[in-house]
Amino acid sequence: MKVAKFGGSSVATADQFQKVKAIIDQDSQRQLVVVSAAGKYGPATQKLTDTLFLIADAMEAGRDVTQLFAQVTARLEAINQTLHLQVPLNKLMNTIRHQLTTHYSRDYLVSRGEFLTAHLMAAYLGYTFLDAADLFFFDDNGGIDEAKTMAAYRQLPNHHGLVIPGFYGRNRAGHVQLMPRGGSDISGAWLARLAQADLYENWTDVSGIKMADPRIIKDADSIDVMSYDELRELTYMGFSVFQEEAVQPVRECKIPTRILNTNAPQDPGTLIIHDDDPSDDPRIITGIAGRKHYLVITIRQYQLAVHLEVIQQALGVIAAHHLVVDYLPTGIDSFSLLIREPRRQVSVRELTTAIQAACHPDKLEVTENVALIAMVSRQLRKRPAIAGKVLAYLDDNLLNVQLVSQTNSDINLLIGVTDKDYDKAVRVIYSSIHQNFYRPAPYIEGIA
Ligand SMILES: Nc1ncnc2c1ncn2[C@@H]1O[C@H](COP(=O)(O)OP(=O)(O)O)[C@@H](O)[C@H]1O
Ligand SMILES: N[C@@H](CC(=O)OP(=O)(O)O)C(=O)O
Repeated sequence: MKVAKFGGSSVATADQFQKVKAIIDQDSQRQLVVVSAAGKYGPATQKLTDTLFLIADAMEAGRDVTQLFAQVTARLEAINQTLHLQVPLNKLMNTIRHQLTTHYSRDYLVSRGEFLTAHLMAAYLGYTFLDAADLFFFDDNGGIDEAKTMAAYRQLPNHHGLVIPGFYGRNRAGHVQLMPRGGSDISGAWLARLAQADLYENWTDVSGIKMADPRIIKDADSIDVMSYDELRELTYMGFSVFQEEAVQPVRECKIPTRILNTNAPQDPGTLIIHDDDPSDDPRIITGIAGRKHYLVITIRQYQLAVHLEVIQQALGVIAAHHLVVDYLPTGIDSFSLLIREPRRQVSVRELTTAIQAACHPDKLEVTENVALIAMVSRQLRKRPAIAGKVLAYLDDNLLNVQLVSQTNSDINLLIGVTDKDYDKAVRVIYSSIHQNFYRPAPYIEGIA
C-alpha cells in the first residue's frame, strides 16, 4: 500500500487533476490519497489557502467578503464543470458561510481549501471522501494524539480508495485546527504511519529535491537518494519542498518517502531512506540550505564550564520572549545564541538589556542580519577536512564568514555570512562542491 500526497501545484487546475488521475490509475497500490488546497500552477497564480487567509483577515476587520468568496467558488466550479463532476459546491459553500456566521473560526475557514479540493478529487477518482477532522486528532500541544488518531483509523469501514484533505485535524475542544503552512505533508506522513505504508509518495512540481534552492541555483542537481537525518537538517534550515514536521512520523517507522513530480511522473525523483540504510550515492555533500535574518548574540564568560547558570539565565530570557534559538555553539569562555527573526516580538536593545540584567556576563556582542547556511552530508563524519576546503573557497571569493560551527549531529556544517552575501555564498559553496568534491562512481575500463 502506498500513501500519495498531492501538493497544491498538483491540484491547481482541472488539467492538473487529470495528471493526478493518470498517476493513481497507473498503480493500484495508491489507495490512500491526501490533497492540499488548489495551489499555484500555470494560469492559477494564487494559492486557494492564501485567498482564504485574505477572507479571514477581511472578516475579522468587518469588511465585505462577497467578492472573495465568489472567487473561491468560481475557481473550484471551473474544475467541477471541466471534469463533469457533480460536486454540490454551492450547497457546500452555503453550509460553510452559515457556519462562519454562527461560529466564526479562522482555522475552520482556511481549512476549507483542502476540504473542498478533496471533495472534488474524491469525486473525480471515484474514491471516498474522508474528513480529516474525523481522523487526525491533536493533543494539547498541537501535536498529533497518536492513540486517538490510530483508534479512529482502525474504526474506518475500509482503508482503500480514500481521499483525505491535508493541513488540518480536530483539537481536544472538538474544533477544526490547522497545521503549520505546508502541513499537508504532515497529514500524508501521519497517514503513511497509520497505514504502515510501504512508501510515502509526495507529489509536487519538481523532480525531486535539488541540492540547493532552485530560486538561487537554477540548474541545481537533483538528489537521488538521501537519509531522513539529512532531510531533517535541510528542512529545518529552509528546504521548503518538504514540511519539517513531516519527517519524524515516517522516519520512526522506517517508511521510505519519494518526492515525485506530477508534471513528469516518469522521473525517479528523490528517495529518502532510513538513516541506517546504506546509500551508494557518490556525493560528498548532499544538500545546501539556509535562512536569512538571524540575530547572533555572543556572550563571553570566563570559565563558562563552571558558570553554566549563565547559559540557563540567557535561555530563560529567550523563552520568556517566545523566541526560537536554532543553534547554540559553545566555546571555553563563550557561547552564541543564533536566534531566528527576533524583530517582530522584541527589539534587539530590549532583548540584550534583559540578557545583561539576567546573567551579568563579562561581555555581550550582537551581530544582526546574519544568514546561516547549512551544508549537510553524512560524509562529513568521516571527512571533516571537507569543511576546511569549503571555507578556503569562500575566502578565495572574498566572502566574509562570520561564524562556523559543526553541529552535534556531525552531518551539518553551519556557516554564517551577512544577509547581503547569502545568495553569493550559496553559489560559491555549490560551485566549490562541484569543482572539488563531486566524485562520480568509480569506473573501471578494464584490467589487464
Ligand atoms: N531544495 C529544493 N529542491 C526542490 N524544490 C525546492 C527546494 N527549495 C525550495 N524548493 C521549492 O519548493 C517548491 C515545491 O514545494 P511547494 O511549493 O510546497 O509545492 P506543492 O504545492 O507541490 O506542495 C518547488 O517548486 C521549489 O520552488
Ligand atoms: N494549503 C496549505 C497546506 C499545504 O501543504 O500546501 P502545499 O502542499 O501547497 O505546500 C498551505 O498552503 O500551506
